[in-house]
Amino acid sequence: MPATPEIFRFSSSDDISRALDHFVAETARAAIARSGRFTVSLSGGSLPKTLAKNLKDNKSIEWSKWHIFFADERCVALDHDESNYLLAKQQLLDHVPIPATHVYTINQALVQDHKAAAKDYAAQIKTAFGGSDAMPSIDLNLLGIGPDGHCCSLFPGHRLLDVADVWVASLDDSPKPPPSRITLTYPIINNADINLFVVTGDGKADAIHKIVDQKEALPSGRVQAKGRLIWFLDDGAAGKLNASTLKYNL
Ligand SMILES: O=C1O[C@H](COP(=O)(O)O)[C@@H](O)[C@H](O)[C@H]1O
Repeated sequence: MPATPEIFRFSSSDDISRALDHFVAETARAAIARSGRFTVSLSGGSLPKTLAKNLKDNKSIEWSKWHIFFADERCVALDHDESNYLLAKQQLLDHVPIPATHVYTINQALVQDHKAAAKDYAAQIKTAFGGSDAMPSIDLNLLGIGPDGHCCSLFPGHRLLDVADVWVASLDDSPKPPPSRITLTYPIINNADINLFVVTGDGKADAIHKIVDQKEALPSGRVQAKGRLIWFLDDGAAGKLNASTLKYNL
């Protein structure tokens, strides 16, 4: 049974940051109590800043038990200004004591070869989940959405939307620069315990309306979850939603 989407509206991006702090800290605490660690994938774009605003100062978190993956990554050097890792580093990783060995980055030796980089990243995930071929279940994917409805590097109409045989795929024709990227695919995204979309700004309102009210099969609308599928929207992003769709606060 697909998870019923839970949609929460907040009056500002600051309110989302506060709610994210509580939600992510509690999700991490529960995962650590259950399995001794917390696995989380991060998107790039606007997400790392919104996420880190309050979370980076949260003293209750056992950062040493966190394992960080990237929901998608650009095939660039880790210090390139288009790197999703660099964003996460600047906003969060530089401020909290997560062991470097728990941060799974794109292999720097392979950024010129997107296919090899995707294979390598899938192998890194496999190793991090004990080496089994069984589909990993990431505790929490933190997902953003583009104005066109893309999430991770899964773009409308792109062939990667149908990839079912690998956990990580690559592309060299991303409609949004840079063109060369790797991305988690639906089988692993949808096997997460929780998928949480974090969406701010009225530039996303049309996409949210199409996905949530009109059930258009845009890439973000195809995300499911084993446990919970959650949307955190600010007033701008929720601006075109039917009023009956919304819940307030957690
Ligand atoms: O290219 C990307 O875009 C999406 C959305 O970014 P945003 O700046 O509109 O929030 C992001 O989620 C993804 O990780 C990134 O590679």
